[in-house]
Amino acid sequence: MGAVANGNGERDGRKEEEEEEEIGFEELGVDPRLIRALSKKSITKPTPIQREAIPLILEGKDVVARAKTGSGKTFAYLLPMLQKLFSESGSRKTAPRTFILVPTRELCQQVYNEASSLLEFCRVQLKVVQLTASMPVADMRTALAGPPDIVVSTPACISTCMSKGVLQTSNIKDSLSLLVLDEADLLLSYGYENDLKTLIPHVPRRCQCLLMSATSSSDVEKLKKLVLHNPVILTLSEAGHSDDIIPKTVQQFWISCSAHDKLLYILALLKLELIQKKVLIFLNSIDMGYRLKLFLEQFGINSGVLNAELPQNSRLHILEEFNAGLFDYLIATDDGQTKKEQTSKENHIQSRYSKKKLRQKLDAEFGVVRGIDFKNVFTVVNLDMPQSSAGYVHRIGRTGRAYNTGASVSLVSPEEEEIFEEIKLMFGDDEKQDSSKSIEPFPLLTKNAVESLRYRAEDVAKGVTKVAIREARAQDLRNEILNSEKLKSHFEVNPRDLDLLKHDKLLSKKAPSSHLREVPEYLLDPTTKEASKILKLSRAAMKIDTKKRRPGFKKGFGRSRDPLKTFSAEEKSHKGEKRRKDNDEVIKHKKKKAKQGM
Ligand SMILES: Nc1ncnc2c1ncn2[C@@H]1O[C@H](COP(=O)(O)OP(=O)(O)OP(=O)(O)O)[C@@H](O)[C@H]1O
Repeated sequence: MGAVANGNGERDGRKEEEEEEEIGFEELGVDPRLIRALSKKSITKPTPIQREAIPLILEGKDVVARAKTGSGKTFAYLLPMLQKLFSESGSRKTAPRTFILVPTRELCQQVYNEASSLLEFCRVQLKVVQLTASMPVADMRTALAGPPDIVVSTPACISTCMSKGVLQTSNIKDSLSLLVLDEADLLLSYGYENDLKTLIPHVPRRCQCLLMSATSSSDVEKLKKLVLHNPVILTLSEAGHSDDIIPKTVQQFWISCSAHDKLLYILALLKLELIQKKVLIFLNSIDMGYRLKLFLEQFGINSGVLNAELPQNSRLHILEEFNAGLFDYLIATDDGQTKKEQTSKENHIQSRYSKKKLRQKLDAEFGVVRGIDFKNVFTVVNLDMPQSSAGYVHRIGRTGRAYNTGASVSLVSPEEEEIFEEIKLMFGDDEKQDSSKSIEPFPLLTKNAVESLRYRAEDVAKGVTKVAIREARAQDLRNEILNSEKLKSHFEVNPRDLDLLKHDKLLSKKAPSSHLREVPEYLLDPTTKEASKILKLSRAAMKIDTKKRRPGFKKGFGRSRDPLKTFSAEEKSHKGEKRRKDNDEVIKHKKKKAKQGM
């Protein structure tokens, strides 16, 4: 293999994608122990960014790697990093040999888990620790005693360790051999510039530096200049090629509706089963998140809530439960918005609270969207549109990870049209473009179907008052603070026990009424009913396909056979034909499977 450098000295991975499909981890020079560990995780073939980055990192090059969300950047640096540490093991050091710096605690935990599980499978004695801002200095000292081989941390914790004398700068100079800045496009916007500037002067010149990011930005450029020496730049997605930023396996849809009708529309989507589970629903404010939860509960739909206000242990546990499939709907208020909310709160109530208190209340190191590896999320819903096109990319990137298929549905009110236009422009969304790259109108929901639910939805929505939301938010926080303590001690002993506390419990004071759980037949619009039926049928077939799918590989139901793409709610006259076609698909698929001896 060999990467091709373009005129700017940058390598364009796209050409190689096709040529190098067949290259395995062995050909990249990955240690057999790591290959075995990967196969235990059902990972058998490197992704394009892994194919490009691993040999360069093993060679000792500084690398800037830009690749789309969910493309496997974590293993792209973890594998060669661990391999290098394997070969150096036994050499005595006075400080950690590698730092992995990430912008949020959630990412700290995620990267720590990935590194620990690889090491466990490899049965190699390397010590990996994570540092978080909430740790008392004594705990930091304990964690760094030894010293560990790998430290996963936010930049703020490292600079705290340095200022408190827990990490000696001279020792860092002696020992540090590899520095990774993961999600580099976010490190500066999370306010870590000064922390990084505290560390950088003590990073020895011989230390290899890696910079990973999903998007390119001036911040990435700034970091590149600050930290790296003559790096190789790998570009597997670029701001100029936004079609590559969202995986091609993710279909994007939108629905136009008023802000007032958003609850009605999400109810229709979920209750009529027009979108596939698991579903991640994004909103822009914590209160709206609780409003949605209370509203859905009345219709028998349970969901979890994730926001910056909840304690860290609870947040991590909510993510673990959702990833493990303990509940299907997660309502998230994302980090950018939370920060905004925090700022406006700070402005408004500065006289009553100190800034410090507010910062404690909303965790500054919280990041639900960026880089978090949600498992098996099929649909991302923007119930509120994000405030920037980058926010859109990161939200949608939570589905379609590692080449799985996925979909997104954005509910766009007239007030959000401006940002929606900006997002569409990013995709070059005009008639001339290939429609596979654009955001299309959601085809499965008719006006009639929505209207049939209006009375019930508006009646229930009226009952979700501001007081009810405030109480639910406070109650959830109280519950989770208690949970957080229990979780902390419990997980020290049983790290894998997920069932202790459920995070999708009801918050409504009013018990959900049984008559709202089911949508009666007479309310159902025939066209939507038909769409819902066809979807179920086709998904049953898709599932047969998914089970057999090799990890990191997609085949089978392409766009032409996907019901979301092929069904049009307006095409009533073709109903019978469509049903026949979809039945044919199921039968054809079953025959194929039977042939394969399944
Ligand atoms: N070679 C591979 N084959 C199949 N799955 C993989 C492979 N490498 C990584 N994965 C899986 O892909 C998912 C996404 O990987 P990862 O979180 O590293 O993506 P990312 O590029 O860092 O995304 P983001 O920019 O959103 O942080 C993970 O669940 C990971 O286990």
